[in-house]
Amino acid sequence: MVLIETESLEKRYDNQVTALADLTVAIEPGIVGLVGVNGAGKSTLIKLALGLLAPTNGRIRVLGLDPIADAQAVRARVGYMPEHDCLPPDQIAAEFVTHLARVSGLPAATARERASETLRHVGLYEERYRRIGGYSTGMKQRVKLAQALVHDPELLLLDEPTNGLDPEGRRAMLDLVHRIGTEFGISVVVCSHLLGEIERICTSLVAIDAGRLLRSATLSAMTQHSDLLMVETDEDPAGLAELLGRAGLEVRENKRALLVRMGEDPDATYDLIRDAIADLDLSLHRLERHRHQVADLFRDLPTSEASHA
Ligand SMILES: Nc1ncnc2c1ncn2[C@@H]1O[C@H](COP(=O)(O)OP(=O)(O)OP(=O)(O)O)[C@@H](O)[C@H]1O
Repeated sequence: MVLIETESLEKRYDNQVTALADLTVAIEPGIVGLVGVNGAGKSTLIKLALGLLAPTNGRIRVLGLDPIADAQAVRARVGYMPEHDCLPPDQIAAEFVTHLARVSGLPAATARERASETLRHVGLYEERYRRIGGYSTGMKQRVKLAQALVHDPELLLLDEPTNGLDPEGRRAMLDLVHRIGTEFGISVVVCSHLLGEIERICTSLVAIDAGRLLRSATLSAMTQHSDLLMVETDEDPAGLAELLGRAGLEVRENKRALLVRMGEDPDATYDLIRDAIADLDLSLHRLERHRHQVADLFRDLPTSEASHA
């Protein structure tokens, strides 16, 4: 079953900003990173998936359902962790999560049980009777995650779950998301503007830019594209690009640097680059494995692959 399927989806806000334009994508089960710079349209897509917003054009289905016509069924099967802080500071965490479990339709005793269990899963069991207002940012993020999980959804939609956290907190939150996706068998769509951060926990990535699909692919397909060496010399790299190309390497100019695809034998690729630099008497500034960055993903990907899942 496809998690989220859109067809020529468009969302234009009243202020005429087009947040999503002609977006067609099929998001398959797994841990899916929804990546794009701030303002790319990620939150808008999530809100359309939840039926909190209506499309201005096109169509969206979540678990095969229409989020507006089948709102109740969607909310029963989907959990949502919003981006911004929206927790009542005066409430006790256990009571708050129990309340939301009740709202999802669970009977009182089951709701209490599920709330405790879920707060344990997110690492807040010992602290569950404290007021949310006294929690750290990391603990508040975990309460948001717990309320999204409490009704045992099939799909979790997490909007920037690492927001406001320090590096250690970010790592811990992503480990938790990974555990939920793998051990609990719940599919997760996790929004982030930091590809480098979420790629390690995702099975696939969907990249959007200015409301359009840039690429949708499994992570294994994406990593092929990161199998690049970044070569930077102090001089214009055109001569070096030509020489490496003649030696049979796949070379692309990227501003003042070259991106060279690693051949089957990485050592041989390094040797060819080193020899070419020596032959041309260039001084090497940088030679390293090219790292994923959202900006590179946006720039480098061929448009013909944009709709491949
Ligand atoms: N309620 C709204 N009214 C008008 N414009 C909006 C509204 N919500 C979002 N936008 C605009 O729509 C575009 C997409 O915003 P959206 O929040 O979906 O992006 P995003 O990728 O989630 O980014 P961020 O992580 O910064 O929230 C932006 O230009 C934003 O300013």
